[in-house]
Amino acid sequence: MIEARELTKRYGDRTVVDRLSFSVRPGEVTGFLGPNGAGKSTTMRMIIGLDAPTGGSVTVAGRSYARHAAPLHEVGSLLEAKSVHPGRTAVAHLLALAHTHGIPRRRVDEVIDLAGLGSVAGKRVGAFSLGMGQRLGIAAALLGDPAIVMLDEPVNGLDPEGVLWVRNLLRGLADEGRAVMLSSHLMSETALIADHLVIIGRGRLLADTSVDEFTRQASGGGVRVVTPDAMRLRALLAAPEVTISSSSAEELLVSGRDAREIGIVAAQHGVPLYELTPQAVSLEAAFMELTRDAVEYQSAPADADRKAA
Ligand SMILES: Nc1ncnc2c1ncn2[C@@H]1O[C@H](COP(=O)(O)OP(=O)(O)OP(=O)(O)O)[C@@H](O)[C@H]1O
Repeated sequence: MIEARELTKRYGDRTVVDRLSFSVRPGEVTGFLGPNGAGKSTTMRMIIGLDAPTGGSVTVAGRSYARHAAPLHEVGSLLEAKSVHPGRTAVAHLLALAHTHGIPRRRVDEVIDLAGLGSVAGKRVGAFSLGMGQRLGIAAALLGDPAIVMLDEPVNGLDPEGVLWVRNLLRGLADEGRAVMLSSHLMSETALIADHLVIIGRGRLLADTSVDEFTRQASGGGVRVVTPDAMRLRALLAAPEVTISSSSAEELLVSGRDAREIGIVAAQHGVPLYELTPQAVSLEAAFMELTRDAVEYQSAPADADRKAA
């Protein structure tokens, strides 16, 4: 379990993490989301003691990271700018890490297998592709068989097979009862991996919710109905909680009734339907809507679109 309470980080007069409170629970994958510059890496650095909070606190399994006798067994982490000596082979890198933490050679072989690095374990890390580097970073994070796994943008640079591998790996780790946290700025990708979402913008908490709930809210875009009997269907569907708009004689946009309910009413009254389409807002669109005031560098056309909308 990771618990942040009112966690705050200021650089000079800039507050980059602002009274952030959230939990990363065992048995779940928590997606830590925010646009570029939202404060995700800074938060993760504070979790593992690489940065000191200006205010508030964050604990890992009940105490601050620095107070664990064997922190590598407690939290395995992959932070973006992890430096690995380019002249070292992957296996030498992992062995050196294992050695300094009293981890047996057997475990090095296990994580090499787990990360699919068997065929390149003897290669120098300097010659690794970005994806291979990510796999090595993940292997290193798992070396201590940690109860908590924290990965900063783990799918960055991975090809589709690599993305699927990360997804399955993290799911498996959570199913074993570990607390898994991954950061990303990609909503739709995260929704496929995570159970729980912590979304931040400009250092502040914007949402702390389940993926299911976020998806449910994002899909509340109404139902488009096309029928030659639009006037009659509109009257049949009328209720205080239902709103209906129309942009042409045969088309209705209905909110407050789902497609199934509309279909049943139409069938009961013999109203023919040409089209019945739930208007799902994409998860990415819902995420952009939530974070749009927190985006650090907004491109001019996107801004113009927003004003026009
Ligand atoms: N050492 C530092 N000194 C001053 N400002 C910093 C420092 N580290 C980070 N920042 C600023 O803090 C803000 C948050 O940065 P951070 O890297 O935590 O964001 P992020 O959400 O991880 O972004 P990204 O998705 O781009 O990696 C940024 O505006 C960044 O410029």
